[in-house]
Amino acid sequence: MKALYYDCFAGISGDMNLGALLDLGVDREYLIQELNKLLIVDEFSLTIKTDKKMGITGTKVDVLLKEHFYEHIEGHTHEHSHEHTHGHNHEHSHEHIQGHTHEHSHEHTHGHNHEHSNEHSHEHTQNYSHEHAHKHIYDHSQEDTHSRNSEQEHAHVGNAHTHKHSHEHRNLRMINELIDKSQLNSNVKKISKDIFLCIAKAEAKVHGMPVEEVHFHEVGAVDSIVDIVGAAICLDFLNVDRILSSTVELGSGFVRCAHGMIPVPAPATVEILHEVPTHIGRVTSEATTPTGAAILKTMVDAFVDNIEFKIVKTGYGLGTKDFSIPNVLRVFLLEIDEEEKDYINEDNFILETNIDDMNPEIISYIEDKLFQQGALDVYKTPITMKKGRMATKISVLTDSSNVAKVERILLHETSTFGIRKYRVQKKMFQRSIQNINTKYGDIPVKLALYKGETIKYKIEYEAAKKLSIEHNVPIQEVYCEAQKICNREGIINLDSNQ
Ligand SMILES: O=C([S-])c1cc(C(=O)S)c[n+]([C@@H]2O[C@H](COP(=O)(O)O)[C@@H](O)[C@H]2O)c1
Ligand code: NI
Repeated sequence: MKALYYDCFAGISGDMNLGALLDLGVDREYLIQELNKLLIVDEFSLTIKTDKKMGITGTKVDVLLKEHFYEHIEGHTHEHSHEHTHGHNHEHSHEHIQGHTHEHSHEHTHGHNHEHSNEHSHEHTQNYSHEHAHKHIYDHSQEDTHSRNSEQEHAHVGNAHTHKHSHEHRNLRMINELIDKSQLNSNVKKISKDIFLCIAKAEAKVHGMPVEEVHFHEVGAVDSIVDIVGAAICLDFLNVDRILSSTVELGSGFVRCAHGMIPVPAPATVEILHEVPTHIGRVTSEATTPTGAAILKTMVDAFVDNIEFKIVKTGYGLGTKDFSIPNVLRVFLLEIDEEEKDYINEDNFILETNIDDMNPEIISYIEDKLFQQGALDVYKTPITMKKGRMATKISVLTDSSNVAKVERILLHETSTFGIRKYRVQKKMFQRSIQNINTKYGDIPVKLALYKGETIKYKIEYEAAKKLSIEHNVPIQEVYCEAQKICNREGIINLDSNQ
């Protein structure tokens, strides 16, 4: 079985993802050819180059915004068509009407033409810093990982005018339309729309508005469409059976946006990554962006840090910023034992504490409470602790969503001063439930499925107990009855879908 493993030790952004997947072997021409099926082909181009980050060779992807069409709110419009030839850098900061600033690092030149539908004065210089007031439908912070290489060089005299880009920042409906109208295959369309929806839901939650009214940052911009649809094209091309990921580094600090400086991880990133194993603070910068987070949340089947695998190939996607660690996303192409796909693998936690000084009556109270709060299992082991003290080790199995609740119960409701916590992987048979009808009533039977066959089953105890009490018969009698029916119906050979 083929799988991908995202090693997100330095986080993930949309362009790092594209870089890593291209580095892993997605054909560059194929990606460009497929992206060109979007009807925004004249709005962007890609640069894909092999480069290094702290000595690690990988692929760096940059989305070039090809054309900016400006439309001035005062009523005059001008059109910039950027044809150019040689490179220099400048930084400019835009002041948006919503009040945020961003900085672009542009590599571009001269030789561009501006067509103005109204008289408008420009002074064109090299390395000129200017400020524009832009009306953007979404906000965006430019401290992300794209180098926005505008293919123009211009400076406006009296640049306090307001204008907007014609590649208007699209909302979810417009993005879905764009994707649907393209000739991209249905799998690419579905993945792309799922990732966009994931971001839109997070934005809606953060900003307290309906999904349809979401004001995207970056996401509506062409480079985000390229990042997300590009991710879908690459993943469809690689056609793996499973996608896995490590714990995701989020970074720390603050990032500039419409509202000023917002904390890292950005609110949308946090919202998207609820219940995903994450880590904060390896770098003091934004390591994971909302786009990177949404790609993982939508595509990853399991987040596992402890896993055995055979690496077939490695891809490195380079980020833009420099950290104290290599700012790269590493993705492994894996070959996983075929058998694995016949099992369910889950990443869970075990929380444990040793109790030697508590009224034992309280233990069963604790156990009930832990189950009520979502613990998957609670078990007690008699142990002998230091100084010959007889004690009880309480072990709680839980999924990541209930870890905090379990921790709180153990810490606050037992006599312990501390707990142990570790991640465990659960490997299980696929299962299904079948109800059988006995003379005492219905009893659910849990079937373990392997390669589509039922290989064992278990008559559910709680249901058997209830019927035995209701009918005032020994529980063994209820089990025997259920067993007879299982034998008669040949339950062991039942089709896996039942
Ligand atoms: O500008 C605003 S309001 C803003 C808010 C948020 C939220 O999380 S809410 C995030 N951002 C930043 O935008 C860039 C773009 O991310 P992409 O995933 O689209 O590349 C990133 O730095 C976010 O933290 C801005
Ligand atoms: Ni937002």
